[in-house]
Amino acid sequence: MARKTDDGADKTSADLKGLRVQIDKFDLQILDLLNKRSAVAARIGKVKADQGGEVFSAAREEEVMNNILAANKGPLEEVTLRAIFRELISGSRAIQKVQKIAFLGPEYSYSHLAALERFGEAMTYLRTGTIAAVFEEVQRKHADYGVVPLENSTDGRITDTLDMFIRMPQVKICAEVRLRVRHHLLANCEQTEIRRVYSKAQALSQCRNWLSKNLPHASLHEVSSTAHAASLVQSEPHVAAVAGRQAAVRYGIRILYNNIEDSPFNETRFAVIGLSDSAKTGADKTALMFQTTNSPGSLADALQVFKQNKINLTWVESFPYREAKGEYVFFLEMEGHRDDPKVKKALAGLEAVCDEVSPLGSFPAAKASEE
Ligand SMILES: O=C(O)C(=O)C[C@]1(C(=O)O)C=C[C@@H](O)C=C1
Repeated sequence: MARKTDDGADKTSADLKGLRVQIDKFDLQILDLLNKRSAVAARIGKVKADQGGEVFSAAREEEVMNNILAANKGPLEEVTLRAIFRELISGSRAIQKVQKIAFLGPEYSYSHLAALERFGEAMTYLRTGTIAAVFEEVQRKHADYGVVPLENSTDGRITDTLDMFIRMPQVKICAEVRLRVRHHLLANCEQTEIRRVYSKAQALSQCRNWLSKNLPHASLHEVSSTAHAASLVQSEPHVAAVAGRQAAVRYGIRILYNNIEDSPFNETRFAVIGLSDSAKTGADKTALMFQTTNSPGSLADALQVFKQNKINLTWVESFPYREAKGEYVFFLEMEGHRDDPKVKKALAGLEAVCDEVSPLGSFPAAKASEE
């Protein structure tokens, strides 16, 4: 606060100057440390290159982040430290080897936001038109990793992703991203003038109660992405889009209403896919697909294995197996890493009672993050 003296203004600006001198000094020290850290990361990169190790280690990144958060005494908040270290680690990876990350476009789609949230700005991003193309880019090694939506807390599973895991079982999950998804109503006209609302099917579905209550006379139209919906607001009159904040900024559209999603916990979980999974961190999940014999009690026998081994299941989906009519593939996710003795035991038990078990990988369990 300014001191009330005759020369108060001078005093305050002298204080400010002094404080800024301190900041400048700290900034140079931080810069020096950042580059020293990056030089060590470069050396790690050489070791990995010699040993054929992967640049991206989800498990180690989790450990780095947890060390920082545990040591933090403030005043910086966790969300700020996460953002700083995300970009720092992103820079380390880029120094080791340029990494290409595939996602379902267009830019600023939720998949893109999830990819940025996990990998930071220093990566090369590869936009694709479909979820299948993300899998293909990863399988053909055109991309190092891909980011695909797995499930939404309101709408449930993302069919295209599950279908691709069945078609390309060699693709593994090596990390997950939980993105808190907030939808906004974007329009450059008034609410009463809106005749059409555009968005992606899932976004319209996640806001269906709000839309029917607040825009009962507007027709709803599905388009390929929320970003595309936002672009249509620019070119057509009497139109609104349901999209995220980034799309509003990108296309210069007004946000008429914030947070119009029906559920206050609307979250989409994304899988980071690659050709191998992740090392153990101690707070992991393991995903797999399996098929049972078409006989009474076979699914119960499979699930019994987890009960016997006291393993908590975090996700179960049954999915029609397109190759054979009437047959199902089950997707299952549990707490624990495939190297944990009780998970190992459960997997062996599952193989004994199932037709086919395909591991999808173990990966660190993610914390929820904001859009
Ligand atoms: O420890 C490593 O393996 C590193 O390459 C360093 C580092 C980091 O910057 O902390 C960078 C990339 C990896 O994904 C994990 C951690």
